[in-house]
Amino acid sequence: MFLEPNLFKSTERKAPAGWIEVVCGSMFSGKTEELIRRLKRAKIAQMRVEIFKPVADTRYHDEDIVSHNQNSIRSTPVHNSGEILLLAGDCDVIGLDEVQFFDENIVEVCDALANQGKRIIVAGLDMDFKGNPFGPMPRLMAIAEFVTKVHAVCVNCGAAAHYSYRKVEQQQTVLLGETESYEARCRSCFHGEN
Ligand SMILES: Nc1ncnc2c1ncn2[C@@H]1O[C@H](COP(=O)(O)OP(=O)(O)O)[C@@H](O)[C@H]1O
Ligand SMILES: Cc1cn([C@H]2C[C@H](O)[C@@H](COP(=O)(O)O)O2)c(=O)[nH]c1=O
Ligand SMILES: [Zn+2]
Repeated sequence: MFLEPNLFKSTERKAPAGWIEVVCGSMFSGKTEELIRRLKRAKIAQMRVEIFKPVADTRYHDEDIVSHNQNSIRSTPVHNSGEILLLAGDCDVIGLDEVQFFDENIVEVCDALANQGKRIIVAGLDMDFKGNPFGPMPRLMAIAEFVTKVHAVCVNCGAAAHYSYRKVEQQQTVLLGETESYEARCRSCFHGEN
């Protein structure tokens, strides 16, 4: 279980201590649950928290971030990464869900906000339905201080799953959906070996 780093605010420190945390994995792996857990802990710790999600993610709710377990937290939908810079203000912690749907500039935005001393927590799919890196995720994982890969349970064999298998014919990369369109699979079952 990820425990927030306890960065001592040493008197010698000139720059504020900011950092980036990435939570990644397949669909149904617990990314949103973990994001919500970390953000609720930050609020308990009296931190000023701002939460954003891409307007593209209207699967469950126009504003709230909602997990497959129906756990939720209020967020602000944004059209692009630039809006986050404009809306971040002087908060301490920023949370982003479905970060695979953001434009590539989200990497520079997260980097700039961390350099301002903010704690940046992002959750997103590391791979698309074909098993390819998804959008800005690889570059975000590269620059982050902390990367947590969470796993689902393979619906075929019960092993740890880190692929999102698409059950329907559509071939476009972006296709919002849930269990009607996707299921979690392990490496063997994703490649049809089981
Ligand atoms: N195949 C699966 N493996 C693990 N959890 C699953 C699976 N299918 C549904 N779930 C449920 O999904 C929850 C995770 O939801 P969520 O955090 O929204 O996942 P993600 O954001 O990674 O898609 C789990 O706690 C569990 O209740
Ligand atoms: C694999 C894959 C997924 N999507 C969509 C499907 C869902 O709406 C989200 C992921 O949701 P979750 O919080 O991880 O459950 O992304 C997609 O558009 N393309 C894909 O390849
Ligand atoms: Zn399997």
